[in-house]
Amino acid sequence: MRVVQFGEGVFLRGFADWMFQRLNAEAGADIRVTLVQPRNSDGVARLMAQGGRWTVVQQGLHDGAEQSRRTVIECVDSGLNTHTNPHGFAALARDPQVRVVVSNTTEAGIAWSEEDAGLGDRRAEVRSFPGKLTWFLAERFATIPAAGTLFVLPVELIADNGSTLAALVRRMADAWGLGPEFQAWLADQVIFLDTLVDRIVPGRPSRPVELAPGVPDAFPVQVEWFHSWYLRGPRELLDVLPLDALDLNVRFVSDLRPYRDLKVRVLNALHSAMAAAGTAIGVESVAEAVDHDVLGPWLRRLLDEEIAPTLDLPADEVADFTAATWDRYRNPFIHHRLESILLNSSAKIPARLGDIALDRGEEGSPLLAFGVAAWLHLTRGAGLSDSPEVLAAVAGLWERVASGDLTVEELAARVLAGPMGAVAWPQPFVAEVGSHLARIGTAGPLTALRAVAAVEATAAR
Ligand SMILES: NC(=O)c1ccc[n+]([C@@H]2O[C@H](COP(=O)([O-])OP(=O)(O)OC[C@H]3O[C@@H](n4cnc5c(N)ncnc54)[C@H](O)[C@@H]3O)[C@@H](O)[C@H]2O)c1
Ligand SMILES: O=P(O)(O)OC[C@@H](O)[C@@H](O)[C@H](O)[C@H](O)CO
Repeated sequence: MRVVQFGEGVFLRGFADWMFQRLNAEAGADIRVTLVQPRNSDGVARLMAQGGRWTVVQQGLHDGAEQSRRTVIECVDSGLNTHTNPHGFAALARDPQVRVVVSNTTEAGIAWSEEDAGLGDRRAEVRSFPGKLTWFLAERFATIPAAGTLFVLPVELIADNGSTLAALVRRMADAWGLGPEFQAWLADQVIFLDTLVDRIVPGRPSRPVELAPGVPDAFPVQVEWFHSWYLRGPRELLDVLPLDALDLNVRFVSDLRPYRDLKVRVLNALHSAMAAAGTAIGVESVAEAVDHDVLGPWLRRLLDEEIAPTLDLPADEVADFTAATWDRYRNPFIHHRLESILLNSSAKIPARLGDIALDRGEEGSPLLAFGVAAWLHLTRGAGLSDSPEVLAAVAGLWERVASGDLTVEELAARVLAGPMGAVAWPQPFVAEVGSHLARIGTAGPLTALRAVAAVEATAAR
């Protein structure tokens, strides 16, 4: 069985490929993978120059003990770039061995492309991931329509990832005039599952890794011990991809929403909040942040008082996840830099914190609001990696604050209504962000955080 994998990033290499490799080695599966470069770069080519092999270094705390395992990934036997090898891609679509597609193209990849929609049958020119997948499926339909059900498993961290991708493919097919026969085949023979993944994959390990004695590995991936993959869709997937053959943490559920809320509101929201507040007070990593004597209590109170009450799952399930999250944050093997989590916060903050603020509504969420205020404070200086348009708009507002034309509270309100207005932030929340931002400006971020976390100055650093 062959998997077509759109994406060669660290996450898929330390998650899906790690599972496929273990299924082959430990459960007798025969899973081969072809890597497809989602954008026109040389990532796949460089991996294939190393034989399509790399090491996954898995380290963390599990069952109260330190665990460590190395897995050399050997299930990838081919790779291609649709931009430089369109014929190879079309040939891949004609391979009846292909029964599964996986993808991770970041939150930006599952998006409509008007340019691709206008290409008609000039398929080889497509640029977007949904465009490439539609081209792949059109070729499969035209040549091997009876090759068996194809399962599509996107892992991008957006709600309803599979359903959204399916809708984009249907729309692209319409734009290309592929006709009702294709749409009927698509509905019958291609199953898009919604999925939710969880594993912290910070990138390459801090120490050099060898593929074999004397053979350096240029592409090793460090992963934590924990992993989970929740799937919404038919269990028939297991007939072609036996994810149940090992002790993998893979679960079929009828509704992903409560699990997505749990993961995004606890792990990702706290990550984004601590990345902003921690950076503002000079803390470098996740592990340092949770053990910091001001940041740590603030994060704990934020979780217990403002996030946990918004979750729609049994209390013990929430408690188990949050306890595990704290252990994962403290993973002594991983130096997860706040700076990398801070990347693109203007989009991540609404996506990760927005629903919490909305659910809190009139009740307000002053602890959460501090995370947003800390990020706004950071925009005052240079050095953030984020959308240039957003940074330019916020910089313009800071200039008006400097000239006395705007208060910091007004700046907060304008940013939350404009560049970060993907969420209709409740008014009490906007006011809380504004007053934190003002206090950060006058007292400094550490003193302001100490006040909001209710940590006595004498007890703090
Ligand atoms: N690393 C983690 O801990 C982790 C865990 C769970 C989920 N994720 C999700 O994975 C994503 C990041 O992936 P990664 O950690 O492998 O990083 P990465 O930078 O190593 O890989 C990113 C991949 O996305 C592709 N890509 C980027 N923009 C694209 C676009 N506009 N269209 C198509 N493809 C595009 C790149 O070519 C590359 O293959 C994030 O969006 C995150 O939400 C990451
Ligand atoms: O990958 P990013 O940069 O979008 O976000 C950083 C982390 O919050 C994220 O990668 C988590 O580690 C991951 O979502 C855990 O499953």
